[in-house]
Amino acid sequence: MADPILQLRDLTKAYGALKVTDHVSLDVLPGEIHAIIGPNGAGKTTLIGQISGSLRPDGGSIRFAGEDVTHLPMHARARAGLARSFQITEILPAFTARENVALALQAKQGHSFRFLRNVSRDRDLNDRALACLAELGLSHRADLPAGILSHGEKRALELAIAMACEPKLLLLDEPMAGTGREETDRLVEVLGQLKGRYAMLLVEHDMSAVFALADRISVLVYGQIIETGTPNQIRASTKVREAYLGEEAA
Ligand SMILES: Nc1ncnc2c1ncn2[C@@H]1O[C@H](COP(=O)(O)OP(=O)(O)OP(=O)(O)O)[C@@H](O)[C@H]1O
Repeated sequence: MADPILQLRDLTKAYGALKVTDHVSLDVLPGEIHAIIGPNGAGKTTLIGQISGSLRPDGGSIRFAGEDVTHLPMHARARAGLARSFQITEILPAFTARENVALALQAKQGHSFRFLRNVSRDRDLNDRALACLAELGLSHRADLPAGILSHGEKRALELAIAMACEPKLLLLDEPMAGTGREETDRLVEVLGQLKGRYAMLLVEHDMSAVFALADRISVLVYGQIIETGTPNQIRASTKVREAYLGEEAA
């Protein structure tokens, strides 16, 4: 089996007496979509924060692409190929979808925003930005200001921006939140098409999306992973049913 791209070992974090991350160990394999599910307050957001580097764990380790990143700041992790997606606030609404992606590509090349005006003239950059947008099914929106895109399209644009940085792992923090059924289905389709090309760690409440996309699912309850397995294994797990999914969902 290939070495994991992400390896969490005995990760712990507490807020006062509350253990929010309780000895969490988890592997994400190259190309795998690994979903984390769990009830509200289980500690999913806190876990993603520790992986991306916005929160500091109390103990344990995080290895990413063969390197111990436990104590690395967020930007160093991003540079190593860890991309956290779906912070829509990072989209520049007055710029077109294409310019938003081109800026991300430019930033990846190490240029700053001082070169902003050159973006629209740089054919290579534009071509690559268009290719990213095409992968996300956004070609027809490329020249529209990002601010007028629908919620689901903004989420897809965020993904295009994250992909422009050529990540080794995409951290997807509730990508379906706030999207309607049709847009959710579209995002599932788009993410499904990217399956195998990128490793993804997906935190998501929409169970139909999770079960459609994930290769493996880890179930987090009160800060602990109670089970990791394929969608079928998770569906069949008595432990998971008792703790979380409930009889009707199972
Ligand atoms: N900064 C903080 N200080 C104190 N308690 C916190 C803090 N952040 C989170 N918590 C608590 O930690 C627990 C886990 O929160 P977290 O947001 O990680 O859960 P979650 O699984 O992402 O929940 P949801 O599904 O509702 O987004 C909750 O009980 C929450 O109240």
